[in-house]
Amino acid sequence: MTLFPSFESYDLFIALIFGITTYVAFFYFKYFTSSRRLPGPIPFPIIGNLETYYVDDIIKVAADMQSKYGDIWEIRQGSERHVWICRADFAAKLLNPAYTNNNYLLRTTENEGLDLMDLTTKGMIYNRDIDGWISNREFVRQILVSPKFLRHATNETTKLFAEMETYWSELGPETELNLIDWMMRFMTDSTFITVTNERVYALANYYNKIPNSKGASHPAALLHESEKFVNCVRSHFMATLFFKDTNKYLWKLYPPYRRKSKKLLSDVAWLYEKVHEIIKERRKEIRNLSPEELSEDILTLMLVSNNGVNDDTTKQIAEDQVQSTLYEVIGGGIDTTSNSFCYVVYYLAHYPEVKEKMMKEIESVFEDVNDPITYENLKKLNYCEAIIKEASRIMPTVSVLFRVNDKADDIEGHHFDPSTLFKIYVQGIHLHEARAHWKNPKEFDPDRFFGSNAKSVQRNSLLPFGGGSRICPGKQLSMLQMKQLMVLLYRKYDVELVDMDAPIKFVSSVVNHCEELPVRIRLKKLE
Ligand code: HEM
Repeated sequence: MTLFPSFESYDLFIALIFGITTYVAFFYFKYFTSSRRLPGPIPFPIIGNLETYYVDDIIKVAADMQSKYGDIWEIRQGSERHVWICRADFAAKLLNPAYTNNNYLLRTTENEGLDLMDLTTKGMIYNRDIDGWISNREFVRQILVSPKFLRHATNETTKLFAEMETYWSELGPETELNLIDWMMRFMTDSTFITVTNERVYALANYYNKIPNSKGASHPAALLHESEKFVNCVRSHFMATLFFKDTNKYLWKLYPPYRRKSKKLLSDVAWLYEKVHEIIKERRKEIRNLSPEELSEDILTLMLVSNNGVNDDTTKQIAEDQVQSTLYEVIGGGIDTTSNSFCYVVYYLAHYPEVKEKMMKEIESVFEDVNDPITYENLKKLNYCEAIIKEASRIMPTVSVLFRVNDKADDIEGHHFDPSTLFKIYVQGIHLHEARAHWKNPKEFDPDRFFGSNAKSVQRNSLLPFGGGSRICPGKQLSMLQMKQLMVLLYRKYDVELVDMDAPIKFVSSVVNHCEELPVRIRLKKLE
C-alpha cells in the first residue's frame, strides 16, 4: 500500500509550482515592505541582480545606477546586499582612519575562494584577522615610508630606466610602442628588485619578443621561467579579484568559471612553491652574511626581523605571514602604478600647457639633463605631484573600495545589519556633477592640487589610493616612482600619442586596466 495512492507526477508538478509561487510571492512581499530597502534595481529571488555577475562591466553598471538611484543604493548578488556609496560625506564612517573603535576595518565578507588561496587569515588585503592584519600592515608600512627604503627604490628605478633606454635605443631614435606593455614590464622588474632583490627580466623578455631584436643576452630557460613567474604573479592578483567578485556557485558549478578558477588556482600554487623556494634561499644567504652586507629589499628586512639580527622588537612579522604579505607587496604595485602612469602620459599629451609648466618645474630642480635623481629632489616636484593627482582623479586606476561592518550601524538614516558589504564608488565621487566636491569635475586641471589650492580639498573627495585605516601603504612609493618616471622620460624624450583622437582604451573593472596606449617616443636633440 502506498502512502499517497493518488499523488502522481501531475500533482507533484502542481505542488512544485505552488511552492515556487509562494516562495517568490513571499520574497517580493518581504522585499517591497522592508523599511530598510534602499533604492536600486529589483532583484530576482535566489539569484539577486544579474548585473552583479558581469564583473567586467561593473563600472558602467555603477555609473548607470548612480544616475538612476542617486548617491546610496543597493544591488544584490544572491542574497548578499551590496550597498554602493557615491558621495564623499556618506563615506566618512567607512573611511575612519583609526585602528580602534572602528566598525569598518574589514574589506570582505567570508569568502571560500579567498580561503582556498589562504588569504583570509594572512597578509593584508583580504586578511579578516584584524590583529594579524594590523601587525603585518604596520610592519610593511614602516618600511615603505622610510627614507632609507625610498632612496634605495629611487636608485633602482634609475638603473632600470637606463636598461629600458638601451632597448629603446636599439629600436631607433624614434620609435612607436605600446606604453602599457612596457610599463607593466618595467614595474614588474622594478617591484621585484625592490621587494625581493631578485631579477625576473620582464623587460628583457618582452624586448626579445620584438621582431628583429638583437638583444638576446639572457639564457632561454631563465627567460621562460621569468615569463611564467610574471604571469603567475598577475594570475594571483586576478584570482583575488575573481574570487572576491564571483558568486561561489558560479565558480563551483558553471563550467567556464570552474575552468577559470582551476587555471587561476594552479598558477597560484606554482607561484607559492616558487616564492617558498626564494624565501628558503634568502634565509640561507642571510645566515652567511653580516648585517652590513644585507640588501635593503623588503623580503630581507622581513626575514632579518625574524632572525634576531634586528634588535628592534617593535618591528616583527610572524614567520607564517611573510609569504602572503610578500605577494601583496609585489602584486599591489605593478598593475596600479603602470596603469596610473599611462593615464598621466595620456593627459600630458592632451594638455601641452600643463606639460610646459611641468617641464619648467623639472628643469628648475634638475638643471642638467644628466643630474642624478635623488629622493630629496623628487620631493620638491609639487606640480608633478598635482598632475598625478589630477589624472588619478579623472581616471582612477582603482575605482571601487570595499568595506564590511562588524556591528549593525546607521549611515545617512539607513540601518545596516552586521556584515553588510559596502562599495565606495571612487569614480562616482571624483566626477560627481551635483555635489560640488570639485568645480567642473570633468575638466583636467592640476592646479586644483597646486599651491594654496591643495589645502582646500574636501575630505574623502580624492581617493585614488583609498582612504581611512586601509589606505594604500604603497602610496608614497608609487607617487615617488611616478614622479621619477616623469623626470626620466620627459627630460630626454618627446612623447606623443600615435592617435590624438583616440580615447583612452581601457577595460573597466575594479581596476581600470589600460588596454593599449600607442605612443611615439623620440630622443630629444640636446644642446
Ligand atoms: C599608483 C599606484 C597604486 C594605486 C593607485 C593603489 C591603490 C590602492 C587602493 C585604492 C587600495 C585600497 C585602499 C582602501 O581600501 O581604502 C590599495 C591598497 C593596498 N595597496 Fe595600493 N596602490 C598603488 C600602489 C601600491 C604599491 C606600490 C604597493 C606596495 C608596495 C601597494 C600595496 C597595497 C596594499 C598591501 C594594500 C592593502 C592595504 C590594506 O588592506 O591594509 N599599492 N592600494
